[in-house]
Amino acid sequence: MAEVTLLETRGLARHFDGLKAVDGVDFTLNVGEIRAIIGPNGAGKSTFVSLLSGRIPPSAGQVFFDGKDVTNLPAFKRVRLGIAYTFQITNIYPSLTVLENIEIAVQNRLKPSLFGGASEAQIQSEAALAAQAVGLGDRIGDTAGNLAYGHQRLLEVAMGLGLEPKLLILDEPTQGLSDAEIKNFIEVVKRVNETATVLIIEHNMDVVLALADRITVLERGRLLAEGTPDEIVENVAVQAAYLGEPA
Ligand SMILES: Nc1ncnc2c1ncn2[C@@H]1O[C@H](COP(=O)(O)OP(=O)(O)OP(=O)(O)O)[C@@H](O)[C@H]1O
Repeated sequence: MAEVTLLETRGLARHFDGLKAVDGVDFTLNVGEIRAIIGPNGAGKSTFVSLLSGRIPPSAGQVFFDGKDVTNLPAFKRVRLGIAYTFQITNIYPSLTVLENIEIAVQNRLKPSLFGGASEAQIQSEAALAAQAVGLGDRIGDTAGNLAYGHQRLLEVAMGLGLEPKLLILDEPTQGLSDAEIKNFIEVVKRVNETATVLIIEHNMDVVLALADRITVLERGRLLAEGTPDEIVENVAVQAAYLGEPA
């Protein structure tokens, strides 16, 4: 099947004073893939995806999504176009239930109005489906703040799914999860990928190798290498970039 571009960056850059956190990145992501972004600490991964989601503006360059130049669009408008981004830090409403948290995301997409928006029942059933997709189907009535950390991370993904994104960006989603939770998370991401393209920043190479169709390696704000997991594992420049990195 021919590959269709979902997201593209051209010369994308973000400088913080003198520091080139992202330094002229040309990047292409295809519809349907799971792409991992890896790189040593401080390589610019989080800054790069913040530029994609619109959380921060670029110093130079452009971002195209679904054929449109979205470089100057604020984050909430990119969400409406289909870019969902879960943060490194869990970003839930702790006093609300699991279902209510997801409903907020669904509502955001369906934009209910006094004049014939989505019904409460429709919002609720879509939220329940998203909860099921991440394995929280039997916890929809639980108060989010009382969930175990791993379940809160899953809730975040469910909130992302509630937006029905074309692209789901996950920034270090397995950080702080147990081995069993990580195993489950891998299955959740595969399920998510049945309907969405996935871009994942991940330090855990077992997760990267289990999920990624292709891997992009950043180093000092630049694109160091890109390829299949096999190609990246064998890439000498990538190995060198990781030398001296704590495991
Ligand atoms: N708001 C900011 N102000 C100043 N410097 C920043 C800011 N955000 C990021 N940086 C710097 O930009 C560089 C890239 O940071 P970034 O967080 O994007 O890297 P990363 O690859 O995600 O790192 P890690 O793997 O440790 O999360 C780092 O040197 C960081 O200190």
